[in-house]
Amino acid sequence: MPPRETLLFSDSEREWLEPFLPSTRAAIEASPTRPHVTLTFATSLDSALSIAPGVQTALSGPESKAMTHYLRSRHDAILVGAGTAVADDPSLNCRLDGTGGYGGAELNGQPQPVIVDPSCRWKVRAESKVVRLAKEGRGRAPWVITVARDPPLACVEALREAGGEYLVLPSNTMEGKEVIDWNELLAELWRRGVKSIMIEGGGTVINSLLSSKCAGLVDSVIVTIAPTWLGPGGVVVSPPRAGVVANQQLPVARLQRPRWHQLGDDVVLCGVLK
Ligand SMILES: NC(=O)C1=CN([C@@H]2O[C@H](COP(=O)(O)OP(=O)(O)OC[C@H]3O[C@@H](n4cnc5c(N)ncnc54)[C@H](O)[C@@H]3O)[C@@H](O)[C@H]2O)C=CC1
Ligand SMILES: Nc1nc(O)c(N)c(N[C@@H]2O[C@H](COP(=O)(O)O)[C@@H](O)[C@H]2O)n1
Repeated sequence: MPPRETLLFSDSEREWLEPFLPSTRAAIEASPTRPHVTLTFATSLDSALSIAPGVQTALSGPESKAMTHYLRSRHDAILVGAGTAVADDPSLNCRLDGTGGYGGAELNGQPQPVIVDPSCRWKVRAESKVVRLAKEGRGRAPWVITVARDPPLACVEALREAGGEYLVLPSNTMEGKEVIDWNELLAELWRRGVKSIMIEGGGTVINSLLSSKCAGLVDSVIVTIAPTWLGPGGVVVSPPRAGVVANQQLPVARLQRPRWHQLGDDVVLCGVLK
């Protein structure tokens, strides 16, 4: 068996992140019906999440990767879209030293993985990393949010064996595509006890949540910026503009109270969207 990867993120590095992280009391006061939402991802200098659609691209250096795992330990759940699940076969667990399965007890500090997959594109298998880790006691079993009433039986079974499940939500159609209303999704997670969630991507999910249609849903944004350009054709963060007023294009959004912090070769930008 390969050695177990265990990450360290020092106490002194944790302090500056605190204003952007969920605290149960503040989150409940801010919204009694949905979780605190932290949008977090790693990007290149030309706003790319990956070099091409469907290709996993390592952008974070070791220090900012450890920060991402610290963020995972500070949220009840972690969410990605089906495109990311298919492309990356992600672990969606927390490998920080001291969390459950990594030196800690039970599943302490392990977030609940959530995958948004309306049409069951992600073929869940016993070998899928997130499923395997759940069986090994190194992460929680995923919830897959879908609108399909009959997900493939093999996938249902693979999820069930690990303790995960499909959650079927109502479908809405937008521009010919089946979409799940983010408010409904977050309300369902809240009913299931999720008080905070970090949303990691990918491009479709991030651009949708940053668009004006989702104004007010994201509480804080934590972006790792790697000192590299990936060039054209990648998956980029570039949300649609809010519209045109008096012949002027309206910008999408601007982060409030921004803070910049260097971690290794990367810069981490935090801000709020209220
Ligand atoms: N650098 C980084 O931090 C990250 C990079 N990535 C990269 O991003 C790429 C994947 O991005 P995308 O292809 O854009 O996929 P994605 O992960 O954003 O998933 C898109 C899919 O999610 C579903 N979806 C999203 N929002 C929905 C909604 N409101 N209702 C219903 N369904 C919804 C749809 O099936 C949609 O096709 C991969 O190459 C991955 O490696 C992904 C996460 C983080
Ligand atoms: N923080 C960060 N930096 C990068 O360079 C990345 N490519 C990503 N991707 C996200 O992390 C997931 C993979 O990590 P695990 O296997 O779950 O540890 C991937 O699915 C993206 O969500 N993130």
